[in-house]
Order: sequence, then structure tokens, then C-alpha cells
Amino acid sequence: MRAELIDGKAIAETIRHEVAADVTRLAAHGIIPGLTVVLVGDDAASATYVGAKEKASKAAGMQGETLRLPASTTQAELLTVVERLNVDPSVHGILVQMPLPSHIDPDTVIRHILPEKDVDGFHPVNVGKLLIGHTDGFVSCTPAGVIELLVRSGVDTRGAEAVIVGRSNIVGKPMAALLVQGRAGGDATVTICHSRTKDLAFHTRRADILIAAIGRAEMITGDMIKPGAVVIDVGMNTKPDATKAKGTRLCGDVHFESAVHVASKITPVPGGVGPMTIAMLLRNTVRAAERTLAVAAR
Ligand SMILES: Nc1nc2c(c(=O)[nH]1)N[C@@H](CN(C=O)c1ccc(C(=O)N[C@@H](CCC(=O)O)C(=O)O)cc1)CN2
Repeated sequence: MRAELIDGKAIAETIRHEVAADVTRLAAHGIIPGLTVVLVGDDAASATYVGAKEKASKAAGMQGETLRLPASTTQAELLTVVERLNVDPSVHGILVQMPLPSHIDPDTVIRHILPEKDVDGFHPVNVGKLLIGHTDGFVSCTPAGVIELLVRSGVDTRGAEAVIVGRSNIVGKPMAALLVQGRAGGDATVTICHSRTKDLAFHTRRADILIAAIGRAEMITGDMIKPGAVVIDVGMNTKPDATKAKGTRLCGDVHFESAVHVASKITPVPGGVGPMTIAMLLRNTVRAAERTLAVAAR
């Protein structure tokens, strides 16, 4: 058996077209969704992701802008930038690219972004809304993208044993909240595993749906997967590869070559969850702009 590939690139492309149609609809009301991404410092991977976000937002017809600030930017300076964006009516979505330089506290910055412009879904108000099942908040883009992948690939999550490996605030915890909620892509029985979990393989082998979000290259091997399981790899790691010009290649948290013979469906890295993160960001930005329309109509 060889697992069917879940093509995140193709699904993300479909969502980007849906978003572009929404942008055209909003234009009839005189609204152009505006997304401003703030990048602090010169981390090469972050610069690539930020460039991709600006390009994708413009391709969808939005007003996409990137503010590139030097690594020496102080926390106070960054908070001033966020405050300016908070009150700018042409900016519907604000995203501060992570990771930030070590002298800046990410939680303080996230709390400064207005929840209604927090298209990353990281603000405690949006996290709280997700937990209590309110749909008027924003959901963190990567876990929201995973749910879209499952739903659009025809995976029935109802009553499934879903095991998440990783307990980050950005992926693991919101992922659990989404899988457990009583709507499409939810109704699963959820287990979260982490670095202190005893006998990790015992849990992963019980999973009908296994979500790997640990941040450790190829840690989940085929023998840790239940035959026929759906495997979603959120990992984005590099490993040495002498055949590549860079000397490294991208890999996930799942050892793909052994997992692909055990799973029924699997996401590749690259081309799985990664492209969904940007597609869901665009969707959140359109929603932020739509809500200003709804507020104006009141
Ligand atoms: N403020 C935020 N910061 C970060 C987030 C986030 O959601 N909000 N997520 C990640 C990085 N990220 C988006 O910012 C991101 C990562 C990967 C991809 C992607 O499309 N990956 C491709 C491969 C790209 C490559 O070749 O290097 C893939 O998987 O196919 C998109 C977005 C951390 N920071």
C-alpha cells in the first residue's frame, strides 16, 4: 500500500481563488482588504515567508504591504508601529512575523494588536473565542489549514481518534480545539502528546488521524503509525542533503518514506500544510474586511 498524497499546494490554490472572488465582491462595496505584515530582523526563512504573503495577498487583489524593520528595533518602537496600524482604517489585518528577535517579547506584541485585526489568530481574545466555539474570532492559520485539508480531502473526523504530537500555542493547542468542536472537521476524540508523554508510540499507534507538530525532523516513523491512518505533517525542518546545491533540504516531523507505506493519506513536506498557512491568512484578512462592512451597516 502507498498512501494517497494530500496536495496542500492544490487545495491552497483553490482557496486563494475563492478569496480572490470574495475580494471582487467586496470591491463592489468600495472595500479593498488590506494586510500589513511586519518583519523585524533579517531571518532568511522569515523573509521568504513574508515575501510570499505579500505576493499572495496582491495576487488575490488585496492591498498587501510589508514593513521591514531592522533587528535593532526596540519593543517600544514595534509597539508604536502596531498602534499606528491598529488605527489605520485601510489596514484590516496585521501580522507580526515570528520569531521575533530575542529582546522582544512576542506575547506583549500579540496583545497589542487589536483582536479584530489579528488575522494570525494569536491574540488571547481570539484563542478564547476558538475555545468556547464562537465563530466571530480568527483561528490560527496553520491549524485552520489542517482542518481545511482534512475536510476537502474527504476525511471523516467524527468519532475519530485524533492524536496531536506537540502542544504549542500556535499549532498544537488550537488544533485540539478545532478537532474537538462540534462542526465540520471536528467531533474527534483528541489526545495531545508532548515531550513528557510516556510511551509516545503507544498513543500515535492509536491514531486514526495523526498530526505531527513537534518541530523535530522525521521523528515519527512508519512503525509508530496505525495502518490506514491519515497523517498530517506540520513540521518544517531542514536536514543535510549533499545532492542539493544548498547542502540541505526541507523535511517534516514525519519520516515520509516509512510512513507512506503505512498511512492511507499523508501530507508531503514541502507541498502539504505550509501553503495552507498563507491561504488561510488571506481568508482571515477577507473576513476582517467583511466585518468592517457588517459593522458599518449596523
Ligand atoms: N506570525 C506568524 N509567524 C509565523 C507563522 C504564522 O502563521 N504566523 N508560521 C510560520 C511560518 N510560515 C508563515 O509565516 C510559513 C511556513 C511555511 C510555509 C510554506 O508554504 N512552506 C512551503 C515550503 C517553503 C520553502 O520551500 O521554504 C511548503 O511547506 O510547501 C508558509 C508559511 C512561522 N512564523
